[in-house]
Formats: sequence, C-alpha cells, structure tokens
Amino acid sequence: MPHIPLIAGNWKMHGLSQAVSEALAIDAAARQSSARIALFPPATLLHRLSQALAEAGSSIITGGQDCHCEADGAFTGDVSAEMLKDAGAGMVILGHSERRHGHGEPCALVAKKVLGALRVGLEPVICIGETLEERLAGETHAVLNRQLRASLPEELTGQVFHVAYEPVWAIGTGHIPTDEQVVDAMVLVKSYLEERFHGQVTPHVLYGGSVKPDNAAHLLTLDGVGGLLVGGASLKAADFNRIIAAAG
Ligand SMILES: O=C(CO)COP(=O)(O)O
Repeated sequence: MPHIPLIAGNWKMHGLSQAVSEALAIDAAARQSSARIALFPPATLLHRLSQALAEAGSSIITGGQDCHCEADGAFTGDVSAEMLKDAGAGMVILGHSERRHGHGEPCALVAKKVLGALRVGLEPVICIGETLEERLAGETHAVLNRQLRASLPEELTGQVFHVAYEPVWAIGTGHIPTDEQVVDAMVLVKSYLEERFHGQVTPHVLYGGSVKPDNAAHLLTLDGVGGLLVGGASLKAADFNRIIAAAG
C-alpha cells in the first residue's frame, strides 16, 4: 500500500440538514484513526458540512459526487469543479457507475471532468467497474482497461488522484467479489498505470461495493487495496465509524 488508507463515504442522494450532526459524529471516530477520511455529501449539503467540519477543526476531507467539465456557463442543473471547491470540497468522485449508467456518461466525458477537477486542485476519485453481464461474458479485463484508458487523461501525470474499483453488480446488492476477483482488479489497475505512466502516478486504488462494518477489515488486508469507497454504510456514523476503526 503506497499510502495510509483512504476511507471515503459516498452519501449519494441521501441527507438533509440533520446529516451535518452525523458528519460531526463521524469526525469523532476520524480523530482516532490514522486513515484519511473523506465524505461526499449531496451538493446541497457540501458547503454546510464542509463549514461545520472546518469549524470543529476536523481533518475530514469533503467532496462532490460529480462535476461539470466547464468552469461556468449555461448548464442548467450542473455544478462545476470551481463551485465544489468554493463550497469547501477537496475531492470529487467522477465516473461513478450511477453517472455512467444512470446518466449515460461516456469515458471521454469523465476524462474532461477529471481535467476540470485538476484545474482547481480537487483530487479526483475516478470510478471504474464492470457490469455482471460483462463479467459473465469474460470481459472484465477488457472493460476495466478500456475505462482506464479513456477516463484517465494524460494530465494526471504527477497529480494526486484515486481510482475506485466498484463492480457494478456489487453496488448496493450485498454481493461482494471474491478475494481473488478484488486482487485481480487491483493488479490490473496497478499494471495499467505502471505501463502508461511509468511510475509517475501513485494513486490510492480503492475498492467499493457493499462494504460493511463486518467486511471492511478483511477487504483492507487484500493486496493492493488502498482504501474503501462506501455507499449505504457511510450514512450512519454508527456503521461508518466501525469501518473507520477497521482501517486502524
Ligand atoms: O457505490 C458505492 C460507493 O460509491 C457503493 O455503494 P454501497 O456501499 O451502498 O454498495
């Protein structure tokens, strides 16, 4: 593992104002942990949550769940990397499967968004992952290589960023890949990056998909897993704090 682990909570479209107190309860566990902790609330909560955590002296990093590739303009409903940064973000999730599949986002667009994030110094968390059909058809390696090739712009050289391997069939389903499947994906990502960037990048490679308090410690022992991207189990401090504790 190149760095201390990154434990990230993606709240997706969950959370009203009260969720700020949940973040402060997560901060209590984060203070006991040597891991880097990040929370990705919905855009409506980003500023409030970033501010509350900063006022509490927290080291939790906040982030957006997506961004537009342009800085500003006539893009109704979109939020730019500049706006996320202005709201207190230090990171942004890009290419999540719920964007790729739910909003038809192609890899080329993800790559443009990554440039947007780099423009303002946000650390991108770039998600990749195969569907169940693709895995059953034996296409996992081809899909992951294609997503890496087309979603990662050359400009990532020398930059801080993260790659999250989230098999689509493991997201929100309770189905966890086998240890071998996770390690296989980690090896693929590392060798892809090595071949293309020749040691000029050292991202955390995260695993995401049905991470729970009971499987987090084990997942973190798997070769190459540099952290976890957690959905449902990051919404309640009671659960997420156990995952943070598992990271040590
Ligand atoms: O999509 C995810 C995180 O980005 C994973 O979600 P779950 O942890 O709810 O499976």
